[in-house]
Amino acid sequence: MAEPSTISPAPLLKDELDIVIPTIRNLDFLEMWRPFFQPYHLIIVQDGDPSKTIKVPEGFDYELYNRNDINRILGPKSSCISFKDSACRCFGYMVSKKKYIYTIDDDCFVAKDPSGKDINALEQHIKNLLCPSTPFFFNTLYDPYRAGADFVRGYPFSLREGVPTAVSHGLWLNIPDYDAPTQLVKPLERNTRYVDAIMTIPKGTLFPMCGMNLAFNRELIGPAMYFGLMGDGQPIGRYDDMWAGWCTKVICDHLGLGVKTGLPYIWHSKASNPFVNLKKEYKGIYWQEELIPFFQSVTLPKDCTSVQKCYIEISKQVKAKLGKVDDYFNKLADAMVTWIEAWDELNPSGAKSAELSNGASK
Ligand SMILES: O=c1ccn([C@@H]2O[C@H](COP(=O)(O)OP(=O)(O)O[C@H]3O[C@@H](CO)[C@H](O)[C@H]3O)[C@@H](O)[C@H]2O)c(=O)[nH]1
Ligand SMILES: [Mn+2]
Repeated sequence: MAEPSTISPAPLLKDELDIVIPTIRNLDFLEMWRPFFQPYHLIIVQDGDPSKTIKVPEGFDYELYNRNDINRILGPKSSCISFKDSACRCFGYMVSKKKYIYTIDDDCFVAKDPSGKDINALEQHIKNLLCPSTPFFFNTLYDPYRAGADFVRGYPFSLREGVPTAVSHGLWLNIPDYDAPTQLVKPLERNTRYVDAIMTIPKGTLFPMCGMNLAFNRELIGPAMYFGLMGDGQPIGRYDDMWAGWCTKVICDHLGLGVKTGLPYIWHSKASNPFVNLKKEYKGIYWQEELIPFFQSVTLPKDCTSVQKCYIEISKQVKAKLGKVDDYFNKLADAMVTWIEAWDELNPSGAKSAELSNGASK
């Protein structure tokens, strides 16, 4: 029997977390993540041409879904899963059976902290998710649950228990997640600033959720993580994670769940083409001036006690209030309903507990 000191601790949440990767490339990037990712199960969502073979490095435990698989599994409901856009990743959230999800892009690598140590982004996300959030009162010393920090003077003791954390939003060194106009104006800008902070995004405040380095509690908020209708055949792209983030934050605020942003950092290596991005984004850039006030004005009835019920209610308000902005939002509202139907079909036990929680509210 090995000496106790030589036994390395089991990886956190090893059997309770799936890593979801959307991809159109070979997954050599996993080599760099191997020390951190190898113990976990991967769900690879292969976008684009399903006849292309995606190479996965040896030694990883994974399941891979291409467009043919999505169509086979969802049938007509596959219409809600985007094609030729990283938004396809949300299919991985739906087919997972685990409590937690971590999603990462295949051009994101292990970053180093200021001391030069490799950052285990997955471990930090897990710690973020396992620690409460503080959406109701801002702690000026940032995350009070971190070692070496605490609630500051004047912080109400009645609020120090915090609330369950649903989302952990990580950041990026090197290529920042800028929109196309900013990329065009600042083509050489690189993010070199490592900020050692984790913050809860206050209740009532929306934020631009980036899907590149993101983790969430699938049981708490999974059905809200629909990445919308983007890419092929759609008038918009690169607003997949934004849409999911706005819906998620409104629902988290309503259900009393927390959303954190900050550590961990990954190293984002590839700047996608700003001109291609501009073509994908441009409608979103002016639509969002209407979308943000819409999400700020969304109110959810008291009897919306499950994520599914909240999400269906939001889809109704999308149709009623955004359908006149562009017919795209009528289609998106319908796709939001299809997403929930597909989610509940693939996750019957989750649907049951959602129903019971509805029952509890009656
Ligand atoms: O058609 C596609 C294109 C790409 N992918 C996979 O999605 C991710 C992201 O792709 P990429 O790194 O090339 O693009 P970015 O612009 O850096 O993506 C970020 O911007 C936002 C786009 O919505 C989002 O926050 C980030 O994803 C890679 O894994 C590609 O392989 C795809 O599946 N389909
Ligand atoms: Mn990228």
